[in-house]
Amino acid sequence: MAFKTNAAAISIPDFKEGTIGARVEYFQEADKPLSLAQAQKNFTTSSIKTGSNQSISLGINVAPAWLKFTVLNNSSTLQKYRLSIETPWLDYIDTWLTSGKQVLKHIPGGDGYPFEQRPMAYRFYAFEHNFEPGQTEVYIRIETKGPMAIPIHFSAKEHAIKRDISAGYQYGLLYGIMAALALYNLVLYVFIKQQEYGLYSLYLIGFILNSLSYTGQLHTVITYDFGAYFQDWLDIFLMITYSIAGLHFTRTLLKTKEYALKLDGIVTKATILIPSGMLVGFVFNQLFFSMLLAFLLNTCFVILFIVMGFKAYYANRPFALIFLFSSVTAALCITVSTLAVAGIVVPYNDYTFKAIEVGMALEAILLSLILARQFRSAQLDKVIAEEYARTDSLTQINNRRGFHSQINPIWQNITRKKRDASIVLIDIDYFKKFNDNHGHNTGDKILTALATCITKACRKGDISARWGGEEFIIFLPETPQEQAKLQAERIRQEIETIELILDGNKLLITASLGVAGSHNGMFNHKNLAPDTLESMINHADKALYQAKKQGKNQVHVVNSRKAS
Ligand SMILES: Nc1nc2c(ncn2[C@@H]2O[C@H](COP(=O)(O)OP(=O)(O)OP(=O)(O)O)[C@@H](O)[C@H]2O)c(=O)[nH]1
Repeated sequence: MAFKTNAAAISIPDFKEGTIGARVEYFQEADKPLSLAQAQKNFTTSSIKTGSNQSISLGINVAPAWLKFTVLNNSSTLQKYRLSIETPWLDYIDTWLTSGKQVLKHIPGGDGYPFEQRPMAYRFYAFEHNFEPGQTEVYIRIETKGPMAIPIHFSAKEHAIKRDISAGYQYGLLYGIMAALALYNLVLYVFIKQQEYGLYSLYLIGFILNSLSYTGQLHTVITYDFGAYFQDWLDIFLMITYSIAGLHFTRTLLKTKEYALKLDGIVTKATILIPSGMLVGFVFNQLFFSMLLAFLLNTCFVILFIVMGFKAYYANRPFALIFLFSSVTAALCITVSTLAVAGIVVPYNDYTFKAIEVGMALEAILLSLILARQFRSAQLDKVIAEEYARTDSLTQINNRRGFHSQINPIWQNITRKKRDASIVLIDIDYFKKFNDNHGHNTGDKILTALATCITKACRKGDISARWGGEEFIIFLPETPQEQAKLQAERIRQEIETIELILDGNKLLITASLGVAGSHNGMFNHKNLAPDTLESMINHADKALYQAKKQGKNQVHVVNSRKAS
């Protein structure tokens, strides 16, 4: 039989490997299935197309396609080549290798066949063949309910093996990064219970599963004998799992509800209604209907991601810009792959097929950067809040809480090593009068000035705080009572020198001070113990009372060595 040939034959062994769409002629069955002989006849008519791209992509739920190409073995020996059709969801694929009128081999396969009946234990439809010297015509019939994307790869066996190894490394790297990020965020979620980490982890896991399914890997290892169409259904449900998790992750991360209530509602509804529709399709075994909904959700996913990014940007949400950048990049990549698979506008090739994975990996890294920064700023907020809780808002020195939290570790050390320590309590004299005569504001200024004076007068290592009202406290580590008394006297003198001018007159500010402290590591005849601090403060308070009673503006010490 003489064949009308438009596409150039593949000359082996010169041709080593490549996607051979441009060498393939094809047509689609009009109504009823054709036999090989009928198809061969059809190829001699004029209504034949030649693939112009690397791959042939005919759309979703279309009529079966017949393909034909010629292999010309120019050598005098057998040449072993592998043919693989690298879309794992094609349902029924039949290949006939013919030489003249003779059919050399018929190789049926596709995911409509149980795994063990397929020509090669491989994630795609593939077979290897020893091509005889001379010309071999290859006829392929493909029937599928899913997207009819047909990237035919033809390669010398050793090249095919190299390509498998390289794909293994590429996927290993991609899934390694994604799985590490997913696990890390899952751990964060378990420990800090913040929803976005959990959703982000789900999003990544969903993406990995989707990619494993979409590239045929999941079906090769786990679901190989689940029967015809199982793969198609699994693909579309996994396809929407990551979209749903991704949309809810974004809602939570960008807090969309706070400034875009309507959009938030649309996202929630889309993630409920579309999957519900798909489930209905599943119950009634309407694969095409559910598949359309899956494509719709993925298109919504891309659009909603970008819209949410813009809304967040205009609402001045932190990280909105970086989110927008990552989502636009990922959206473009997802669109490229989706359109290529659906056979619309974008040519299908290795790059457009893998664009989704590159885009998602980039997005995953950028989103985890956002989460890491968010985590850090939450930590900073916590540190700031703790600092606030320990600081007196008027004087900006420690409050009681800050005082205790600073002293506790030091006090343990002092009691363990039997060192000395003292307490000085300071109370402003006639403070009520300042308030009454000059106003509360002046009172506040005096308190602030006193805090500054005390801070300056303290030595390195001393811990001061506002004890309450107009009372201040200083803890002096490594300081016996006699020395603390001298230090208190110095502070009293410093307080007298505070310069506060009111209506041209200097206010005379004085304070009374009470001191209590240990001597040779003993206080009140006892070794210093964890509860001694409390009793030392009480003694200092008593001393302060004495100082007030005996005329104010003086330092008083309760002699703890005599007191019982
Ligand atoms: N301006 C201002 N006044 C405060 C603050 N906290 C407490 N006070 C005032 O401090 C005054 C303390 O009065 P008193 O306890 O009678 O003490 P005093 O007038 O200094 O008398 P002596 O201690 O005996 O000299 C009260 O009038 C409180 O209202 C504050 O944060 N700012």
